[in-house]
Amino acid sequence: MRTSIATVCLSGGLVQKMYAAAEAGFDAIEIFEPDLIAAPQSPEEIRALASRLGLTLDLYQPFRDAEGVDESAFADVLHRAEAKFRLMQRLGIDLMLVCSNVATATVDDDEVSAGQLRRLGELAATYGIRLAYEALAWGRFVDDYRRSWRIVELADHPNVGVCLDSFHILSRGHDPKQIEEIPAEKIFFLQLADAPALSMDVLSWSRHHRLFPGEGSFDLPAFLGHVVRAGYDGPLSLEVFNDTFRQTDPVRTARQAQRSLRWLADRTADLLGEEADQHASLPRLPEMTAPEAFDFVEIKAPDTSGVEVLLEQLGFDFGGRHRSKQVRLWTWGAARIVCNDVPSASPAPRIAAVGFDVADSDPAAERAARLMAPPVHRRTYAGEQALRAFTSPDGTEVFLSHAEDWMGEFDGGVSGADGHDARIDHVNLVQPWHSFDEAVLFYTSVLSLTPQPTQEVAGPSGLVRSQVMSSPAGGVRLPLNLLPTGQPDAGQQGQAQHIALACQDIIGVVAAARERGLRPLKVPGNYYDDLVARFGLSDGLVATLRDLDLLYDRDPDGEYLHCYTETVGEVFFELVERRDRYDGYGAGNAPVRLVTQAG
Ligand SMILES: O=C(O)c1ccc(O)c(O)c1
Ligand SMILES: [Mg+2]
Repeated sequence: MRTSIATVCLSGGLVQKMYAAAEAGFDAIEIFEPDLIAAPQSPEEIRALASRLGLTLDLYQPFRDAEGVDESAFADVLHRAEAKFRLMQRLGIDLMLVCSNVATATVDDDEVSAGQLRRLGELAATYGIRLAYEALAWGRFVDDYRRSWRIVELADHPNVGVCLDSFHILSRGHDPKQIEEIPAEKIFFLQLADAPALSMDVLSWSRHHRLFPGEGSFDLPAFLGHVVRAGYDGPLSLEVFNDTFRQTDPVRTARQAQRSLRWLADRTADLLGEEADQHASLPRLPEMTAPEAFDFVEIKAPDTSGVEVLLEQLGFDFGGRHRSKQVRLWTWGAARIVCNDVPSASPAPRIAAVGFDVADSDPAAERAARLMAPPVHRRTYAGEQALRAFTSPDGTEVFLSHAEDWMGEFDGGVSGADGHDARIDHVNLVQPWHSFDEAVLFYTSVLSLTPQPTQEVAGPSGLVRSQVMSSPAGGVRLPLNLLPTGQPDAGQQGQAQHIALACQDIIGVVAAARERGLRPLKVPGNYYDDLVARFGLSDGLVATLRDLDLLYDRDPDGEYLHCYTETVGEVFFELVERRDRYDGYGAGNAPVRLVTQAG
């Protein structure tokens, strides 16, 4: 598999982009013309740098508004193209992307467009250059890859082929299956991009919201499967126009991009099964079954005692002190929370690490390494388990671990089964605006979690975007929340991170916790009046909910009862009881929580 990335995906100047692409292990780049024009280096210098970095320059793009024009306009096109062919010779690039005409086309006739592409191809051939014709989703007349292929077929010139771009095909809902009918030697280039499901004009969607494969909602493994079946074995090139990636660290974006291709190749090979071997070399990743349980959550601060008070009120038992570190374990059934007192940590207690229960961490760690997840190195002493851990995009450490392997390092606590049925239901991680999409890809690829549809809930100072990453049976649920931009302090905005603990009898649990001094987040009376109106609950149940500050939700799958603790530093807890097959998170109640927490 040859990997390539368009320079338009990355921030910075052309040289900086090239270094980033090389650093992330790309074989090639597409040069986006405005990047070259703005660069102070000469084409020869860019060519030499690429060669030094081990990058090939696979495509020059875009050449616009070439075909479907009248003859006098076409004379200008040839003139304009010739200047670019000379430039491409200086760069040593032999493939030019020609976009379908969006601005100047006046002739809606495949024969005319084909004739013009043929003549452009004849001119290109004299420079040793080939043309890859791409149907833009918003082309004036040509906006469908099937039509661009028909025109290329009619042009019938060895230097004229098609460029397929997943965005233009999937955004329009065009069936990618017919790609298999295009002869492989006529697919000159392949551009890949994912995108979120949005309903907006395709041009804005394409220019601002494209994502790397695995971050959006397009089925890219299926798409690539069709291209591979057609026999294409050229580079897989990412072309992602995205406002966030255009203003964040290009090295980090390039690594994320490389990760997306490695994940996509693996998923596509999996989909194609034995067929994959006959076609292209799609490298597989070490297999990873999504973890079905949280192993532990670690809370870190110079002083975590405020959190420990809450844990005790909730019903946790002290599970012992770590032999060699200022770490204390608390357990409640299968829920394990470790409080780590680190003098140099930032003052507010926060979730520093999440352990995912992986019985065999070796292949999982190997997979994470292949996906370029940054490893975490923690000091361990003789006899202690060296746990495998990686840093997720928001900085939370992700451990691939298994309680039985490390619990023996804690002494002096309650040991053995405590008879409780509690477990960690979900861990909610607030994401900074610039790494939300990266986090979706990280958890999709590294942990094989599945992204659920994005939701938006209203908070007191803006919409909070929420996307849950979950394991197939729902044992691991990781809601990622995106703060409204421009918020100064996550804790104050009711947007601290939280750990939700599931139990079987929340009414009994909360009543007992209150006896121990727990004060759940106070729910306003209006909420309970509305509950009566929405669900027609019995007076008795509403009175109990009101009395215990419990929130309620119901859908056709079941019921959800939950409540929140107050926030300590940047963390709070939720207690939940899922009844029947309720699979949500009480999204309808989120605005009440957010407003109440904002105080
Ligand atoms: O938005 C554009 O103009 C544009 C240019 C080149 C491409 O390959 C593309 O997919 C879109
Ligand atoms: Mg494109």
